[in-house]
Amino acid sequence: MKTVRVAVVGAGVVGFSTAVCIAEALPICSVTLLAEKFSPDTTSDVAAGMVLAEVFPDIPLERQRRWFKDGFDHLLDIAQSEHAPEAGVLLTSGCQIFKEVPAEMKPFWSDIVIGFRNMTDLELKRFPNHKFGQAFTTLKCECSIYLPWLEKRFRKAGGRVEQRKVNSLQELSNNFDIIVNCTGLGSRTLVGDNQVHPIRGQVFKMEAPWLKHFIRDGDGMSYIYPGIHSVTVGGTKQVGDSRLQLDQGDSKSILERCRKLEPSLRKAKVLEPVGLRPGRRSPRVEKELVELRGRQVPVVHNYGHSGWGVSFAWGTARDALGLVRQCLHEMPLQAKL
Ligand SMILES: Cc1cc2nc3c(=O)[nH]c(=O)nc-3n(C[C@H](O)[C@H](O)[C@H](O)COP(=O)(O)OP(=O)(O)OC[C@H]3O[C@@H](n4cnc5c(N)ncnc54)[C@H](O)[C@@H]3O)c2cc1C
Ligand SMILES: O=C([O-])CC(=O)C(=O)O
Repeated sequence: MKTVRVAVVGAGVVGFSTAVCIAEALPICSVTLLAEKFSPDTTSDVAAGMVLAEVFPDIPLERQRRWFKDGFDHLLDIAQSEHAPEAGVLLTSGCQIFKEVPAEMKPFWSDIVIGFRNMTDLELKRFPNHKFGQAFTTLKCECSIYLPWLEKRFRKAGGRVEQRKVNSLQELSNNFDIIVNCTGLGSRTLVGDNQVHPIRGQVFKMEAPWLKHFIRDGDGMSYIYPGIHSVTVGGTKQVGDSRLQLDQGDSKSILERCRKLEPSLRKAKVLEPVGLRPGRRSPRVEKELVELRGRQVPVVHNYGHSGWGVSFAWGTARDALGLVRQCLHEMPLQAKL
């Protein structure tokens, strides 16, 4: 019998991953996912969706490795299954190139992705402005396909979905025993976290079906990521900028930078979406007790993934599941009956 009512707030890649993990692992819980916006209108839908990462300064490296490995293994299983096309997950090979040899020549995820190696001088010849490069195979998870697939998986596990803006956690205190906050940038207002800020990202989705290999400049500013129906070409990382409209100057600069790396990028542009990454020094994945209408309500937070929410969503969702389990153990017995 389902007895504990869990609300997951947020329908991006972090919210749906977390909701699926809880609904599938904890049959004692009835899980409702509430969100103001759903696919295709979330930041996650704009993401290039590459499984890569940079280091978050405040999280022990071992924990980040676990998040990355959980996400990689989860998406690799999907990519290698019959579900790959309807889930929007694919294996992708290519390179990351650097103008200067980086201090960290082997990133922490180098032994989790497949076939990581340094590029040869012959391979680098193609990029005369770059001195060093890494070649490897990773995954691309296209959220505009993946999110509807996750939603189906969530409903199959008994989950319910409700479209609604939550203006205050108080609104949920009567109907839910545990609240899981996966609101990304929305956490700035919903839980008053001033550390959360927008990092604007503008990309192109281009028709260039002859491109099969990804190229990323290690400075993170220019990338070409072939996907299922289009190639994601980016980008910008504008801290504190919350404009959702296109910026023609950015479009020009992205094309100039990326055509230097891949001169064949001259085909029709398909779309130019803009998204606001939920910037934070490090993600917040922890629980707290919040007093709501005179009651102590457990709240599990899972937000602030900045530019790496697709890579880390499944890993942090599993940690959030662990925190919900702890909340269940700590709940008074009558709440579970
Ligand atoms: C251009 C670009 C490229 C990117 N490329 C990559 C990449 O290659 N790899 C990678 O790993 N990451 C990438 N990212 C980052 C990634 O998109 C984010 O880290 C990720 O989408 C964050 O997911 P989220 O679920 O936390 O947030 P979101 O997708 O923003 O979802 C937040 C959800 O919370 C809901 N919400 C917020 N407030 C409320 C409220 N008060 N009430 C109800 N609902 C609320 C919203 O409606 C939404 O449903 C990229 C981002 C951009 C912009
Ligand atoms: O930096 C990248 O390669 C892609 C990404 O995560 C982003 O734009 O946020």
